[in-house]
Amino acid sequence: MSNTPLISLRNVTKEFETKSGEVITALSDVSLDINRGSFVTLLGPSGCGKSTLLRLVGGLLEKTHGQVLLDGQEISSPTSKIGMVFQSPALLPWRTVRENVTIAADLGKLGRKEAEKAADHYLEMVGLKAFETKYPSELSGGMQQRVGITRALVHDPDVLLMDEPFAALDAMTRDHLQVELQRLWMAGDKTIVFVTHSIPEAVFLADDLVVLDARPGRVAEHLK
Ligand SMILES: Nc1ncnc2c1ncn2[C@@H]1O[C@H](COP(=O)(O)OP(=O)(O)OP(=O)(O)O)[C@@H](O)[C@H]1O
Repeated sequence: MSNTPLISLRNVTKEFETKSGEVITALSDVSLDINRGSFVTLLGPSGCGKSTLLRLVGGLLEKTHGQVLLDGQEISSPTSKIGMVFQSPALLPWRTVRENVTIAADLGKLGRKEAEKAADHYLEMVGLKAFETKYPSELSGGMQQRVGITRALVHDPDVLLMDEPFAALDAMTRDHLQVELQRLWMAGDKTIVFVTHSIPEAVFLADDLVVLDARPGRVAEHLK
């Protein structure tokens, strides 16, 4: 594993202006290096800027100051090198599991053959191959979240950004998916950045643990 950072935040500040004109500093002067192939968890209290940091890396938000780099290049918009998974997988109810997973091919963002091949590989890996013709309403919450993860993996992104993906699940399903996700990470070469406010979850998953402080959000500790 190379130690060159894949993702770098350099003195990043992100301010939001509320409708009443108040300026909120969500992140203040945050610098962070994330190594290629690492599993990083971002842990911290509500409002400390975890989702903001993830969205900046995903190119979904524009920073106010500083630099957000992927492989040395500024990130300013979403890229297929980065996949995102949110708390709710937001699957399309009228599409089967497989059709949800391969939606990028229908949107012209990925070749059909490539998408189908990746769908075969990842559906097998997450144990959903036997469910590929089912509809989301026929699946449990944990299975739906696995479909969301598979949909993000079909692009074969270098980076997987996960924003509290297991928060809405029951404890047993959550434990099970944590183990599955760790296996998936160990079997591949993905860099994973995982947001949580659960200390046990952060400690179990992390190869690299970043603790953020609130108001304004800043890095309090980075344990490697
Ligand atoms: N679009 C926005 N407009 C105004 N303020 C925002 C916006 N998005 C986030 N904030 C503020 O930025 C701060 C950080 O929010 P963020 O969602 O990143 O925190 P978080 O650590 O992910 O919180 P949680 O754990 O509750 O999801 C909060 O004070 C929040 O109110």
